Amino acid sequence: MNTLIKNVLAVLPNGSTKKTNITIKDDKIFSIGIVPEQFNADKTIDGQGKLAIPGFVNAHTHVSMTMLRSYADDMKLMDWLENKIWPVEAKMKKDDIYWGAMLGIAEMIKTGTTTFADMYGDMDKVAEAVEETGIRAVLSRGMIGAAPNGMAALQENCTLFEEYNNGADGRITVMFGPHAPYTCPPDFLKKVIEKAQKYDAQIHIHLAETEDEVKECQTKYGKTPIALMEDVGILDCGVLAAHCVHLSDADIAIMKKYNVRVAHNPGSNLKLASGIAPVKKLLEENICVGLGTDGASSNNNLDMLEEVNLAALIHKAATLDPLAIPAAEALKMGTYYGAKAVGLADTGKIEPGMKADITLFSMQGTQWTPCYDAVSLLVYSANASMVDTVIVDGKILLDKGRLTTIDEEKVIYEANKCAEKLTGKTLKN
Ligand SMILES: CSC[C@H]1O[C@@H](n2cnc3c(O)ncnc32)[C@H](O)[C@@H]1O
Ligand SMILES: [Zn+2]
Repeated sequence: MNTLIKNVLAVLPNGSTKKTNITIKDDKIFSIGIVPEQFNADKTIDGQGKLAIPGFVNAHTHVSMTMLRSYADDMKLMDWLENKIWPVEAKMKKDDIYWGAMLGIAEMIKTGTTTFADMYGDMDKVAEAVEETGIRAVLSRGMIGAAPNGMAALQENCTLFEEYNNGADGRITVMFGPHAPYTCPPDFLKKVIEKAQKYDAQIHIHLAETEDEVKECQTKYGKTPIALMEDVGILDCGVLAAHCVHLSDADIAIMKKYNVRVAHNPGSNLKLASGIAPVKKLLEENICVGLGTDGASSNNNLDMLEEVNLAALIHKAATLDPLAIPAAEALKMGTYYGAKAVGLADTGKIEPGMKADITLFSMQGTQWTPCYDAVSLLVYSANASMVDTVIVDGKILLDKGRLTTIDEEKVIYEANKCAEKLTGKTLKN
């Protein structure tokens, strides 16, 4: 299938924009600029009045938690997890995971995300949803290490790897997902490392999210979470670390040494009152920082443009520096750096040879006027309801705002049904 996007304003890898044509051959970007003579388009998209960006990469989420959106708000992390989230998650069935994933994926595609990195249970159902919907994903089985469930979860992560790594036409990659240092003791983490090394897989883990986590780790092990992970050997596997809010300079030096990639979740960190990650410092140290939403129960949506906007804004206030994260850098964090963070080298940039994962925003209306700088308008003025087209692996998943692979009404109906059954609550819609 060959697609031509004609006369579109494209955001290029250096952050500049250019009015151009993009051709797509099968799953890859074929050319940018004058349409090659030999190129025959099966489909032409009129790019006039549209902005083409690399699709957003949601570098950390728990997509099936969309089922728990608005279930428990305005709480701190451990209170929220221990008293609200974990008790209800313990009752979740495969159907809840599947319809939660479908609901979340529908939202992500509608808001311009083309790849997400996920950590949860029953990931075979998430993988099924990824296969059906056409999105790209990096999946890990979330593991809480205490016996006996930890070992069963580790076995499930191995099975997930065997059945789905490089699955869905190459759109699924599998990582290992030990939840956090406070739920996975060193002995268990060592077992995870053994398996990750066996499969040559990377690791996705929550690290240094709250001050309490760091204090508790210091008390228990005499080390920060990052230093403990170095000791245990996790950092040798290649790590996608979610949060990294509370870091010492020594932690940052360790992260740099092991090329730890960070998924920064500004919305979730603000809502759970966890703090503000030292992202300016991390970027200055050339540490790769992508953006994530975290789950829709702590955010409360999966809208990556909001995370890009928050990343651009909160670090200015935290450092009193308006250049802490400029608009173009925030957009890169939500796209190219995110792709690198989740271990994908062939997406996140509009460049020939890269995967054709592209989001088109409609630039019509007051919020795009006057247009001195399209990237600035996208980051500071636009919103995700302006997403017009989403392409993943060369296939159109959103066409003029309509989902092509998902029956949205059915997903909403089934998700509501599951949510009522799961929580016993009568829902408001
Ligand atoms: C074991 S599967 C993943 C596990 O993570 C929980 N979770 C969701 N958001 C967060 C967060 O911000 N910090 C730590 N853990 C989180 C989720 O509820 C699942 O139990
Ligand atoms: Zn998380």
